Amino acid sequence: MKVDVDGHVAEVTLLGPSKGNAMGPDFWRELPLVFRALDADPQVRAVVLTGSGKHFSYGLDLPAMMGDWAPMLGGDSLAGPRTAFLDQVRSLQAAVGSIAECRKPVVAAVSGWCIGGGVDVVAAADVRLASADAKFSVREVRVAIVADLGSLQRLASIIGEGHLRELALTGKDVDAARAEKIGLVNDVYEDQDAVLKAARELAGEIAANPPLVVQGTKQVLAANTERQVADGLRYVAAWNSAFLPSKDLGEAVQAFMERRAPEFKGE
Ligand SMILES: C/C=C/C(=O)SCCNC(=O)CCNC(=O)[C@H](O)C(C)(C)COP(=O)(O)OP(=O)(O)OC[C@H]1O[C@@H](n2cnc3c(N)ncnc32)[C@H](O)[C@@H]1OP(=O)(O)O
Repeated sequence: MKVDVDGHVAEVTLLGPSKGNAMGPDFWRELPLVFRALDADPQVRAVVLTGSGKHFSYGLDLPAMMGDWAPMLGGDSLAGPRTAFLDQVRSLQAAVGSIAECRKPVVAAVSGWCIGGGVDVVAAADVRLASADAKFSVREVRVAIVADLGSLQRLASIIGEGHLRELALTGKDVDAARAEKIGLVNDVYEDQDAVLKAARELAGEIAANPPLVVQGTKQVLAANTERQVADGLRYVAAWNSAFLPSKDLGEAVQAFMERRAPEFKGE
């Protein structure tokens, strides 16, 4: 992750190392460190969040993270490994939460794919802008995961329950025009350069306002939903600690590796 500060605006760029900025161990370690540091930096008044390369993020780095989690989810893992997995989910939730909890408003500039964990991340931002080639997917259901990093909690107040249910229950891909129509993004720009320029301008506009009042506004707005979000996150962490291990999850990961459509059996 790269951080550049220009005046009072910081720009955070996701930098792989996996293809399509897929979210592996490095991403999860760095994300909370970066956003807690931005929160604490008095120079910074607003943040732009974007991806390097053509895509915002392919979502969870499936091979890397599933490899790490195998001992917690595989075989006859009982209370010990499942408690370790609960801690892991809570830690990833806290990483995404560091964006929502950063008192400096965060403007996400999305181009290309924004999948799964990518949607969790932009849902934790304050404003989302996209380029015309952006594609979003609350993909977790298609990889046999109940989305557990915030989309199910945060998107309801952004796009409304009806659109959230459609996206989360189908895992369908949504293009930029549709994302704008349902309010997932505020505006769509011609290309990646244009969306980044717009995000920088918007962050600059925010940064020109009295910083403590901006931060107060963000915190007061957060109070509208933060208890419900926190309760939902705790619930889904426990849910997935109980139910994530499944033959369908194994099939989803296997199918991804073998580049074929999965066949789910509800086992
Ligand atoms: C809690 C959070 C949960 C989640 O985030 S769940 C969602 C996880 N993400 C996914 O399920 C996305 C899976 N990937 C895809 O659907 C497709 O891929 C894309 C639509 C992103 C891109 O498709 P295309 O343009 O046809 O490219 P390509 O050949 O499929 O992928 C290019 C390279 O990127 C690697 N890659 C794609 N997605 C991931 C990923 N999620 N984690 C790690 N690597 C990924 C591939 O393997 C391949 O690599 P190589 O060029 O070496 O064959």
